[in-house]
Amino acid sequence: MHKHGGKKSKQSNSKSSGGHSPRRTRSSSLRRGSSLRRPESPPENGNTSQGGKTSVEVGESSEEKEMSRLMLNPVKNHKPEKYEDLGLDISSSLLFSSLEMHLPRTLLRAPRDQKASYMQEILHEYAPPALIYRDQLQKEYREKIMSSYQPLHQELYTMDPAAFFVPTFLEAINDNTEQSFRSIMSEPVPGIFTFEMLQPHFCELLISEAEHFEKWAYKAKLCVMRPNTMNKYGVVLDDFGFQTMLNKFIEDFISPLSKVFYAEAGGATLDSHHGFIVECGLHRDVETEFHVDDSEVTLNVCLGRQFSGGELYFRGLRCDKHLHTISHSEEIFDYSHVPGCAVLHHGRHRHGARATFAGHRFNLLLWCRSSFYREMQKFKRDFSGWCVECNQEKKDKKDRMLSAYDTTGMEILREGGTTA
Ligand SMILES: O=C(O)CCC(=O)C(=O)O
Ligand SMILES: [Fe+2]
Repeated sequence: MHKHGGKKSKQSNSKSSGGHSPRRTRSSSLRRGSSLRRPESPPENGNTSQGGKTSVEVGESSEEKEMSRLMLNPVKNHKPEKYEDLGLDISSSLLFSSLEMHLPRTLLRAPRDQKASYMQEILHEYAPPALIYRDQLQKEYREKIMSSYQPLHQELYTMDPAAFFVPTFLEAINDNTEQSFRSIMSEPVPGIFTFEMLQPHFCELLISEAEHFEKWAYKAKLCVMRPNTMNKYGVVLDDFGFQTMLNKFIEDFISPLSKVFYAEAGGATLDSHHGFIVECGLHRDVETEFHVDDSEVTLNVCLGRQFSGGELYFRGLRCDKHLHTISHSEEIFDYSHVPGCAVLHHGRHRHGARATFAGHRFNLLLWCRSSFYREMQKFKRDFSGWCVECNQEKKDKKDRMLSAYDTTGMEILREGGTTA
């Protein structure tokens, strides 16, 4: 029923469904799988901290023994920086300016970005109660599952490379060179890689484990938390015991690839994930709307079974600012899922999945994240390293400067001067 993957074809407008708070473009709605900092999907390990430590102990002695703490009394004669240009809303930039006067003395004269990043970390400690409540709910939900769920295939919960992965993939990972990776991968458009990855038996066991969990939850009268706001079906693997195995999966089998292919986009520092299975078809989720993932790097592997449709469509890599810009013809790429085969892409590569109109399709999704990268990019506005439109803007700016320089040079020459 399924066709071969990796085929590049033209396609008319991407289809999109409505739904919760979609962000619209001229021709389609584009939804982010989740928001920038706090995803609609839960963070892994209850790991909500995106930076390192934060010490927020106001009430310091005048001697300031602990130089890393905020000071109770502001330094009145300190003139705070302005932060409006960092893409913050007005109240946040004012808050930053006020908070700056309480910074430890050692930081007061640090570069502005360093101060901003320090303060941002502190403010995260004061997450809105709704988010704290959500984390608490998630914790209780997982505890409830772990206290009584009996896995069907215990062997899936411990990494077993030979049983999980096909030999070609394992060899490439063991060799651990760009050349060995490329020898098993196709890159039909820049930044999207397709390759054979999972053993058929592993795929079948994982599907049946997910179905077993659903049945158990139904019997236990437990309302299953879905992977994200785009899915009404599917399960979060991290919720029922897969966290440790998936950590290893990412550390040993995705990070080596992402270090090479997505280094400029956080691929070298992946440290958390959201792992889930989507289930598409009749009486399930039919299609996945046009969106970007809440991930730095996404692995999407088809597990089976029999189905028609469900093709992925990609429409170019964009930063937030350029999320709704049109696609260029060379960015248009359609891919037909093949069981056992993986698609690896940048989380910000705009995509969706067409209707699975017959049979059932199960896919394993790993949204891989880097807290370090997120922290670093917060104050950045130029993503020309990977955003096509930022890159174009940068080139245009350079061209304008060069032509202005040429014009000025010509004028100076005409007036009998010299250009340096
Ligand atoms: O159904 C698919 O294969 C796409 C799913 C997807 O893009 C996602 O869950 O982020
Ligand atoms: Fe996605």
